[in-house]
Formats: sequence, C-alpha cells, structure tokens
Amino acid sequence: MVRSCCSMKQPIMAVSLPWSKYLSFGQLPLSSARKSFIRKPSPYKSIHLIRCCLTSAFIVMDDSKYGNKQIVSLTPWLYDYVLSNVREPGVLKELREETATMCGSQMQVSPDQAQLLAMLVQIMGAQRCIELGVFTGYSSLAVALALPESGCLVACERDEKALEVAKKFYERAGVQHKVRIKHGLAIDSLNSLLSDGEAGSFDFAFIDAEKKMYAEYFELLLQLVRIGGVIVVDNVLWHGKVADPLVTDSKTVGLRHFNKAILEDERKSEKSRTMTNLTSNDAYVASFLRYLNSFHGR
Ligand SMILES: C[S@@+](CC[C@H](N)C(=O)[O-])C[C@H]1O[C@@H](n2cnc3c(N)ncnc32)[C@H](O)[C@@H]1O
Repeated sequence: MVRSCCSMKQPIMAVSLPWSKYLSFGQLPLSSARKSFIRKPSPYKSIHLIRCCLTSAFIVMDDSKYGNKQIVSLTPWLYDYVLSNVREPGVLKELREETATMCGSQMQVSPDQAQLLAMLVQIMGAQRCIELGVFTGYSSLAVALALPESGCLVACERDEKALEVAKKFYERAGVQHKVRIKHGLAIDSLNSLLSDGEAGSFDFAFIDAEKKMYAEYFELLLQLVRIGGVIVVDNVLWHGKVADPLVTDSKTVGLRHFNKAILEDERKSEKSRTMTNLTSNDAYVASFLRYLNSFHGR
C-alpha cells in the first residue's frame, strides 16, 4: 500500500509489501499446477487462467471493468528470475543464511523487498528512519546500509534473542553507529519517541511488527514521520487472506479493518491527509512494484 504525500502540507506515503511467495502458485507441484490451471476457467466469474507452464502463468481479466488487463501471476521460475536480478550485499546474504537456520525465519522480508526499502530510502535521501519489527535484522540492515554515514535508524523489537543476531550483523556491516536499538514493545517505543520531542523528525518508517497493532502504529507514525515522508506497511494482503471471506481469524480481520480505515480516512489536517487508492499489482509491473498497493492523492 502506498500512501503518498503530494501536498506541501500533508504527509505521507505508505507502502505495503504483501509476501509474494504466498501469493504465487509456487507452492503447488508443477504437475498439479498444470492440471489445475491450464485452460481452465477459474472459479471467479471474470477471471480466466489461460496458461501455466514451466516459464509463465498468467491470468486474463476478461471483464471490461478491469480494462481487459493481463495480470501475471508469480511462478517459482519467475520469482527465481526476480531474485537473480536483485543486488544483495554479501553481508545481507550471510544474515539471510544465518536466519534461515533459525525458528521463525519465514518472517524475514525477502531480498527483493529489502531492495525496495533500501531504494525508497535512497530515493528520498532519508536521514532518519524507524523500523517496527526487526527480528534478526535483515530489513533494518538493508535500510542502514542505504543510509548516509550521518543517518539514523531507530530499530524497535521485543525479542532480545533475535536482536542479538541483528546487532552482530550491524557490526559486521560496519553500520552499528547508524542504528539506535529500542528493545521492548513497539508501541512503547513510539510513545517514548513522541514524549522525547521527536515528532515530525523521521523521513521513513517500516511497519512489520504486531499485525493487530497496525492502526495504532500508523497513528503514532503519522505524528513521528515528517510531512512528505514515507511509511511502509508490510503484509497488508496477509498472504492473500484479506480477499478470502472464509478467513475470519483476528489478524486477517484486523488487517482488513486497517486497509479499509486507510481507504476511508478523509482527514485533511496538518498532520495527515488520507490519500488512498488501494491496488494490488502483484508480479506484473516490475519486480519491486509487485508488492505495492498505491495511494494516490484525492
Ligand atoms: C515479521 S518479523 C520482522 C521481520 C524483519 N522485518 C526482517 O526483515 O527480518 C516481526 C517481528 O516483530 C516482532 N514483534 C512482534 N510484536 C511486537 C511488538 N508488539 N513490539 C515489538 N516487536 C514486536 C517480533 O518479535 C518479530 O521479530
């Protein structure tokens, strides 16, 4: 989800990064993917899956309400191709390999997602960033590497053990002087930043902690991130579950509410004007845009 701040007085761009690997057909064995998808109409009224082979799988939206757009789904082969086009610094690769041996490793963002975060930070010329949900540090290290020497990332995480790994890799990468770790609940860290007078002083934030707290994080970050800054929100499509009415677990419901609230947010105050237009691009546009849902100014 991208929330964009085009007005001089208004913030904010927020980008959401659904986890592509869960949205692809990649978890199906090829034979079953072929059997299921080749030339068979999908159960959805206006969508026909017309090809799924070794190298491609795509969906044609043949209803005119979609403008007859072709949306490319993400096969394992296409995702491999995407990853082979990602520039992953050696130290991030080492961290990814160490994280892969740990419990919860699936929580780490993917190299292409981390590249997107780093790219946004670089494009913005960001100096001050916040991350909620550090885990072993993959996304935060990508951001810290992208920051200038004078830059600062406030890294908020409650899991001390995971933070030990993150700290080791900040040091290995020589970026430890840029990272200010806040161990504890993210909401407490945000409140303490506000009471320390840091409102409006951040350029960029990445939300990837407790899903049920997204709305609260977002409100506090609207105060902490400067007008014209960027807030990136991970997992808002929640492995595709938000679009499945049969899924009613609390995290999915919470994320649906969050997405809806952002869409319907009409505030036009000094601190926040809500600019929303949720679109899910998945794999079609470009590797890094695949994850974005865009917010356009109204
Ligand atoms: C999805 S992982 C973060 C992955 C990380 N961004 C990366 O790329 O490796 C979520 C992290 O948020 C942390 N977390 C969950 N709830 C939290 C909270 N309320 N306050 C602080 N951290 C929290 C978890 O301990 C976990 O490490």
